[in-house]
Amino acid sequence: MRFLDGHETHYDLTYDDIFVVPGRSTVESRFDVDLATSDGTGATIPIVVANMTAVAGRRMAETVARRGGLVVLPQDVAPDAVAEITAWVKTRHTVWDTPLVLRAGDAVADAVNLLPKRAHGAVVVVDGEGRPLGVVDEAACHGVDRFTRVGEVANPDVVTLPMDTAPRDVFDRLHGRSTKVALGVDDEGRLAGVLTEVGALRAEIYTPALDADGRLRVAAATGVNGDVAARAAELLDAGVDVLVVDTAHGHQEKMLSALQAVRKLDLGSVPVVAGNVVTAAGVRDLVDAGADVIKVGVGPGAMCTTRMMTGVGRPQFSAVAECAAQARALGKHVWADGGVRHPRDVALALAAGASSVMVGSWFAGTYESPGDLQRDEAGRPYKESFGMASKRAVGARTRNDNAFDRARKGLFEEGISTSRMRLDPLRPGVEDLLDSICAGVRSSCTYAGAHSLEEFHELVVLGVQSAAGFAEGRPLPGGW
Ligand SMILES: NC(=O)C1=CN([C@@H]2O[C@H](COP(=O)(O)OP(=O)(O)OC[C@H]3O[C@@H](n4cnc5c(N)ncnc54)[C@H](OP(=O)(O)O)[C@@H]3O)[C@@H](O)[C@H]2O)C=CC1
Ligand SMILES: Nc1nc2c(ncn2[C@@H]2O[C@H](COP(=O)(O)O)[C@@H](O)[C@H]2O)c(=O)[nH]1
Ligand SMILES: [K+]
Repeated sequence: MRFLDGHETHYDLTYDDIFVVPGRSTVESRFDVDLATSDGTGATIPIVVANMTAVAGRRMAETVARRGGLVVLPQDVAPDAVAEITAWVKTRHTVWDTPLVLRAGDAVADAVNLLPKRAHGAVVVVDGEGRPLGVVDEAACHGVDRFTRVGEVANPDVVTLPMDTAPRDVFDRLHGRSTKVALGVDDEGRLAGVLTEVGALRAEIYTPALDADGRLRVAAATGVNGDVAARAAELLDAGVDVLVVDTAHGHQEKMLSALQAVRKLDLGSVPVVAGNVVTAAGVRDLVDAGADVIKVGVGPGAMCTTRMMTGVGRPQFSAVAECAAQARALGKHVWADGGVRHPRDVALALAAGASSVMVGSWFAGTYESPGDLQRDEAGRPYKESFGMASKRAVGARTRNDNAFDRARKGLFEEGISTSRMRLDPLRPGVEDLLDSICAGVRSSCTYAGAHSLEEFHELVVLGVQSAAGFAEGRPLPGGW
């Protein structure tokens, strides 16, 4: 990474301040760009879903890992629940999506409740043996009494295919038909997965993030309070593939001792991620204490009020650039955590030298986040998001403490307790957002002449722009 002559600044910068200068390229196609990370986490795209209760749950974990990213289950999920979710994720098919299933006697109301849980837009009605009888989509529920049985509205004209059908063949079977999903069935004809046309396309473009046994990968977080080594050991027993030790101020003694304790565990090939810090000194200390990957970012998060409360933090581009340079010098890596609102932000974090980029709130506004789908006054769908240092999250985390301690802890609120994350009507699923991020990053790489993320960081030339320069880059769908 280098700046255009004269563009190096004496003050810190964030993503909006930076632009990428196109350079002479030998990369002929955007599909020639390899997006795999090199940080030992096994991700094949540089995206990590942040350990936020409003964002990262089992459906998110399954869906994102299938596309090569990683999801960090939050520290507030109880160890037995982490074990259950991890085991579940690891039984998911690596190509076919998990179906939403009802029996013929179930009500249309049940289908309406289930449909927004997954992006594929279909509930499959099965018989007592699990064999598909028909498919219910949103249109089938329109204008129908909510108590109607789904068996009466299901479309029996289904496409069933063996689970080993090549995704391209699934695509061809669906293309041009009114049926939107193919149903994958096992040897006994029982439903085992669903795949849409776009799902089949994605299966040919992305590579799932898989463990040594070919199962989807998942990460989990612990805080720095209590017996961190014991919690970490439970997470390892649960079979998580990456361990994240996370606290607001990662450059503190409690973090260093937590890391040292975690390092003593039998980690096998599980990398340890720790943060958050924003300085080279923080990176050095966390690496010394045993971290393989350092999480970088104080205050850029959409749910985060730390900068307003404390004045503490650092504009994210500069924080990532300094920390990545230090981590690289030590043979380690950084994840850029927070403040991502557009695909360009991911590209710029990678340009700065991050091996992966964490996204939280943006993904809260998708079908796959854990929250219930709600509608605003105008009927537009949204989900609630909240910060992990908000009153809401801290209240839940400390629910077993005594009332006095809870009240004391509640004073240090540094996050928003409720915010509405709208579902983009054109990109309501997390995979739609992954598509646009990966398309953006692939394209950035080719503009810089890079075949891989390492080459991108090496070759990229950056400039600093004015606020008007940034505004110029925004599309103007409504004219001016
Ligand atoms: N990236 C970011 O900018 C931020 C992220 N977060 C996220 O919120 C979640 C909760 O984190 P956290 O608030 O650390 O809670 P934790 O439950 O992890 O506790 C943090 C511990 O560190 C102590 N501590 C000392 N100084 C600080 C400080 N300045 N801020 C916070 N704790 C401090 C606390 O003690 P005591 O309470 O007695 O002071 C407490 O024991 C995490 O997921 C974290 O990533 C939160 C804030 C900023
Ligand atoms: N200061 C706070 N930071 C928070 C809080 N909850 C989460 N976070 C941080 O934000 C990122 C995600 O950023 P986003 O812009 O993608 O939403 C997350 O990983 C944390 O580091 C909070 O309550 N306060
Ligand atoms: K913020």
